[in-house]
Amino acid sequence: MSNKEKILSQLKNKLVVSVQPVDHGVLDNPEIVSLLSQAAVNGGAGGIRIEGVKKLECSRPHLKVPVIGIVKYDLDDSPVRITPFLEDVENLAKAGADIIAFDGTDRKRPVSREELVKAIHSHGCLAMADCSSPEDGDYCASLGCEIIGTTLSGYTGGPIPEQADFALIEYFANKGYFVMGEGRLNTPDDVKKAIYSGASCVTVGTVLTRLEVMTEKFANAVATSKKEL
Ligand SMILES: CC(=O)N[C@H](C=O)[C@@H](O)[C@H](O)[C@H](O)COP(=O)(O)O
Repeated sequence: MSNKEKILSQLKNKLVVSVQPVDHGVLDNPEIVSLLSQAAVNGGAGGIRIEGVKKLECSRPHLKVPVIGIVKYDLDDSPVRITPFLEDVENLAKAGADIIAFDGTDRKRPVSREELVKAIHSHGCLAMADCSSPEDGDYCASLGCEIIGTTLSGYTGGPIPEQADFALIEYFANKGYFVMGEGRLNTPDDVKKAIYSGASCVTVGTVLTRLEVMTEKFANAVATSKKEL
C-alpha cells in the first residue's frame, strides 16, 4: 500500500478534530494544542488538523494519527487565509504534516493553486483543498488533490449559513472524490448526516476546541433566561 493509500484508509469514516483554539486566547499555544490534540485522539479522533508550524511541531511526536497542517494569515491584498504561501508548505512538511490543506477557492491569491499542489506533492504530503463550491472542488480534483473539503462553503461572502453544506458534500461524493465534510458540523447528528451525504470523513473544530466561543453560547443562554429573584 502506498503512503497515500495508507493515510486515506486511516482517515476513511473517521472523525478529524481541528484543534484551533481562539486566536490569542489563553489556550492558543503549542503545548496546549498538543495536549488538546492528544485528548481528542484519546476520545476517538482518527486525525488532527493543526494551524501553525510551531504547534504542529510540538504536537506531532505525540500523535500516531494522520495530521493535517495549515497556516493562516490575514492578508491585506487577498481574502485567501489558509496556507497561501509556498514557504509554509515547506515548513509544515518539515514539521511532520501528512496532509497540507490550502484555500482551494478561485480568488485573488499570492500563489496559484497549481503551484501549491505541486509543492505539497514535492514534499511527499497529500494535498487537501478547502473548497467553497462545486467549481473549486472540480478544479482542485483536476490538479490531483487527494482530499476535497467543504471547509470554505459559506465563508466567501454573504451571511454565514446556520447549517453545514450537505449538498456540497453530496456533489463531491457523487464525483467520486475523497470528501472531507468540514464546516459547521456542530453535533453528532450533523456528523452522521455528513457521512450519509457521502463524506469519506469529517472534521469538527469549534464545538470541540474553541472553549470561549462555546462558553459564550451557554452563558448567553443563562443570561437571557434569568428569572426575577
Ligand atoms: C472557514 C475557516 O477558516 N475554517 C477554518 C479552517 O481551518 C477553521 O476556523 C474551522 O474551525 C474548521 O474548518 C472546522 O470547522 P468548524 O469550526 O465549523 O467545525
